[in-house]
Amino acid sequence: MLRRPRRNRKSSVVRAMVEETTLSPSELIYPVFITEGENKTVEIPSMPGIHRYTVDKLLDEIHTCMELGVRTFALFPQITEELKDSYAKESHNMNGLYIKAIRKIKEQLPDACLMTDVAMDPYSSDGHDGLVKNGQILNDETLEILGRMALAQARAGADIIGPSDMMDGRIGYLRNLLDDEGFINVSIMAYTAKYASAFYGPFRDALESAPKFGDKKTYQMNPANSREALIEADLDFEEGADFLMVKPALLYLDIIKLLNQNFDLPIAAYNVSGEYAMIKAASRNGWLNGEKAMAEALLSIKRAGAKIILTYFAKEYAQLKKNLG
Ligand SMILES: NCc1[nH]cc(CCC(=O)O)c1CC(=O)O
Ligand SMILES: [Mg+2]
Repeated sequence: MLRRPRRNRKSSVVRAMVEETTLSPSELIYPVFITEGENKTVEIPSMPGIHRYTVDKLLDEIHTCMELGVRTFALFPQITEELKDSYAKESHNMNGLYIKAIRKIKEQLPDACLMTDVAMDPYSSDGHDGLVKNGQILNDETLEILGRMALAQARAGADIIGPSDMMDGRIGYLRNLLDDEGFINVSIMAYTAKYASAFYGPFRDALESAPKFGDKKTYQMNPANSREALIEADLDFEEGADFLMVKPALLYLDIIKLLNQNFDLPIAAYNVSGEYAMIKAASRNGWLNGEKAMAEALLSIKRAGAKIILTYFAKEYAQLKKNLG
C-alpha cells in the first residue's frame, strides 16, 4: 500500500497540522434574550443554559462573553403581551425595552458589536413577522414599520441590523433609508435563505412569539427547495447586503455551501434554537457527549462554508476553547 491515509492521523501534532477547518470565538454571534425588570435571569425550559436577562444582568453576561472572545451579540426582546399590537408600535418606542437596552449596552460596553432584529413578531399581537390584513401577511405595507424600527435601532447605536422577516425588498429599502439618514456604516445581515422550519420552536417559547394563527409558509422558504436560495441571494446581494445568512444551519449545510460557492460576501449561518435544544436534550439524557457534539456541530457548519455562526453555544464553545488552551 503506497497510500496510507492513516499516516496523516498518526499523532495529535500531525492531525493538527493537516486540520483544514478551525473556528474561533470571534466568528460567533451570541443571540441573547432581553426581558423587562431588574436583577432577573430566567432560564428558558426548552433551551437549557439559555436565559432571558434584564438589562443589568445582560451587561454582565456580555462582559463575560467578551472576555472569552465572543464579541458580537444578536439581541431579541421579550415584549409583554399588553404592549403588543397589530402595528408593532412598541418596536420603535425610543423609551421601550429594546431601544433603551441597545443604548445602555453601547454606553457601558462600546466594544460590543450589536446586531439588532428588525421584524414585527416580538411586538405583534398576531405573532407574525409582517402586518396582517384579512388573514394575509402583507409585504410592502410592512416596510414602513421596519424602517422606523431600523432607524430607532441605528440611532440607539446598532452596529448591524438583521431584517429577520426575510420578506421581499427588505434589504434595498432599509439600505436606502439608513443611507439617507446618514447611517452609512450600519451593516445589514440579510436573512437570505430562511426556511419555514420546525426548529424555531424553543425561540418562540423564549419570546412568547408563536404565530396566533396559521404558519409562516407564505414568507419563509420551503425546506424542499435549494435553487430558490440563489434567487434570494442574488436579490440581497444586489440590494446591498453585507452578509448573507442561511437559517437553520445544521439541516441546511448544502445551502450554506451553495451560497458560499456562488457569492463572495461572507456567509453566516444561524444554528437555531431547535438545533441547540436537540443536542442539549440528548446530552442531558446521557445519550451523547454534549461538548463534543457541540464542537462537531459548529465545525461542520464552518466546514460547509459559513464564515460566521450565530449560535446559543457561543459562550459555552468559547469557554471550552479557553479550557483546552
Ligand atoms: N423574526 C422571526 C425569527 N427571529 C429569530 C427566529 C428563530 C431563531 C431560533 O430559532 O433560534 C425567528 C423564527 C421565527 O419565529 O419564525
Ligand atoms: Mg429575500
